[in-house]
Order: sequence, then C-alpha cells, then structure tokens
Amino acid sequence: MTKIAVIGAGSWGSALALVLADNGHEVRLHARREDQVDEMNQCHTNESYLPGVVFPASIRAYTKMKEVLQGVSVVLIAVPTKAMRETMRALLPSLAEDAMVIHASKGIEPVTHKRVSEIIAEEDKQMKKIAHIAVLSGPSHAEEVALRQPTTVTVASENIEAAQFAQNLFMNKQFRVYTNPDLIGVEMGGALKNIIALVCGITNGLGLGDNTKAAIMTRGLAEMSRLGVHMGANPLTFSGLSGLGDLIVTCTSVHSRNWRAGRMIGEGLSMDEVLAQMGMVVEGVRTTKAAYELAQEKGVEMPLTEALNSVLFEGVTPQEATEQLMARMRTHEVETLFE
Ligand SMILES: NC(=O)c1ccc[n+]([C@@H]2O[C@H](COP(=O)([O-])OP(=O)(O)OC[C@H]3O[C@@H](n4cnc5c(N)ncnc54)[C@H](O)[C@@H]3O)[C@@H](O)[C@H]2O)c1
Ligand SMILES: O=P(O)(O)OC[C@H](O)CO
Repeated sequence: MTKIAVIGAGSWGSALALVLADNGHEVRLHARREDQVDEMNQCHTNESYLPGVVFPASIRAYTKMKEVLQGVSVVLIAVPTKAMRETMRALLPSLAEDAMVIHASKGIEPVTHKRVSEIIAEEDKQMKKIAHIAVLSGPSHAEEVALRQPTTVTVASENIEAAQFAQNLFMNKQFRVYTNPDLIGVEMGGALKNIIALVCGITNGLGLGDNTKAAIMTRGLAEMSRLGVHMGANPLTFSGLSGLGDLIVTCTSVHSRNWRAGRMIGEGLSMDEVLAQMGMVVEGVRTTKAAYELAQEKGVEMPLTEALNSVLFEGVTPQEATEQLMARMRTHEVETLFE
C-alpha cells in the first residue's frame, strides 16, 4: 500500500483516485474548492465532474497542498496543462525529497512548446526534489474508468523501473497498464490527438460523414507521427495506445470534450461561446496553437493543425478550411517511400 497525493479533482484526477483507492492505496485528493472537498469527504461524490459516481470512502480530500502532501512520496497530477506551472509552484515547497511525479495531462504549452514532463522538470530545476517523472496516457474517458469499464493505458518514463513502479500502482482487473520508455512519443500522442478530435467534431458539426472522419483520423495520425518523430519519438509509439488508441477514443466518442467542442464550432458557435458552455478543459485549443507554432518553427508539414489554427485564431470559416484542405497540392500518401 502506497500513500499517493492526487492533485486535481476534476474528471480525470477523481477517476484515477478511484482506481488507486480500489487498489488499496491511501489516496489524498487535492481540490481547489472547499465545497468540493466537503462533498468528497462527506458524500463521497463529485457531482460537478463525475455525476452519479460513488467514490471509495477511503479517499480523503483537502484544499491545502501542505496537508495533501503530508508523508507522500508519489504524486499524481491531473490538471489542465495551462495550470501545470502554477500547480508545480504550489506543491514543490511541500514535496518530499526524491519524490516520484506521475502526470496524466495531455497538452503542449504555447510559446515555450514544452511537453508536460518538461514543464515539471523545469519548475523543479532549483529545488531538485523529483527523482522520476512519468506520464500516464492512452484511450481513457474518465466517465468509463469511473464505471470500472475495461480500459488500457500506457505509462512512460525515461526510467523503465519508474514506469514499472507506476504500472504496479494502477494496474487492476479493469485497468490494464502497459509501459513504454518513449516519454516523448507518449506525451506527443496524447496532446496532438486532441487537435484531430476537434477537427473531427467540426466536420460532424458541418454535417459531414464517415468518409471525412476516416480521412481526418488517418491523415491526422500521419501528421501527429511526423511532428512526434521530428521531436525524437519512436514512430511505433503512434500506433499504440497513446497514439492510434487515443485518437480513436477521442475522435469517436460523445464523452470527448475536444470532439464536442469541435462539433459546436462546426455548428456555428464561436470559440468563446463553446468554451463558456463546456465548463471543463478543452486541451486541444491551446495545443493547436502550440503545435502549429512548433511545426512552423521546425518546418514540419501539419495541414490539419494549420487549418484548425486558422479556424480557431484567424477567422477562417470551417467551410473555407475544408475547401482549402481538399485543394492542397497532390502528394504521395507514404512520403518516405519516395524520398
Ligand atoms: N477527463 C478525461 O477523461 C481525461 C482522460 C485522460 C486525460 N485527461 C487529461 O487530464 C487533464 C485534466 O483534465 P480533466 O478532464 O480532469 O479536467 P477538468 O476540467 O475535468 O478538471 C480540471 C481540474 O483541474 C483543476 N485546476 C487546478 N488549477 C486549475 C486552473 N488554473 N485552471 C483550471 N483548472 C484548474 C480544476 O479545479 C479541476 O479540478 C487534462 O490535461 C486532460 O487532457 C482527461
Ligand atoms: O474529453 P477529452 O477530449 O479531453 O479526452 C479525454 C481523454 O483524453 C480520452 O483519452
């Protein structure tokens, strides 16, 4: 039994806290709101994020970082990527030496273009409290994990023993965990699939069908892999759970916030209207900006990302973006064969 702090009591932090509590670990959950802490401790529910789910009574929630980190050497962080730096700054002073940090967030930071593990390492540069960083990623909607439906994910770390340690923490009969040493590939896949899910949602909102969806998912995977490999990822990682697997679950499920946000944009709502309606994080919006900037900087071709960036931030309509994509210069499908 391990004492684990889960930072972030939204959909994903709560669902993973439930998995860890099911496995007999002592789970301490950090929430920002006092009423959410009271709800979890007294009613064992989290109605604003996972309605209808009853959590194991062993999960204890706190608002104070110092309290949640008491006696803890393993921390799981599940907050939106944009909150990662402020979360690290809040937790580092109370974090134990040689701690292990596992994150479960799926984004890339605009401007710096950093992956989440890079943000965590950068924030720890002065204090040097973290021994190992790992990421947990893969096709996993919180709503289904909380119902204990069979789910598979990957844990990646540059240190394979750390990945195996995390695998053992989470693995159970309904939650199967694989390991992968390719931290870059696993993080890039998890972040970039959100862009492709937004595009799929937009085409559904436009009333387009399955041919279009298949095209976007297939060519989307091609451009995700192209950028990932350029950044140092193993190409095979993109055919695994954190690549293709997560692409399928995010592009085809009504649970996906990215897909739903895309659909509303396709139906004609503005991005501000959509984000106001969602009330939960839509990681793909900021990650589109980050990936677009990164692809431009590195000279990597990412037509779908570029098209989505033009819709989200440059006033191009979804219809115009679709026409522009279809009118692109003819090209080979598998580019490396002809180089
Ligand atoms: N929900 C899922 O099914 C799922 C699955 C896999 C990965 N993820 C990833 O997990 C991360 C968290 O997603 P989520 O679904 O739990 O989000 P959510 O919107 O459901 O909850 C976000 C949580 O982070 C907290 N938070 C802390 N600081 C914040 C800040 N500055 N701004 C906003 N929220 C802040 C919120 O209070 C809330 O508890 C994302 O990167 C997401 O891509 C989510
Ligand atoms: O709801 P989304 O679109 O943030 O996707 C949730 C998970 O990342 C699916 O694996």
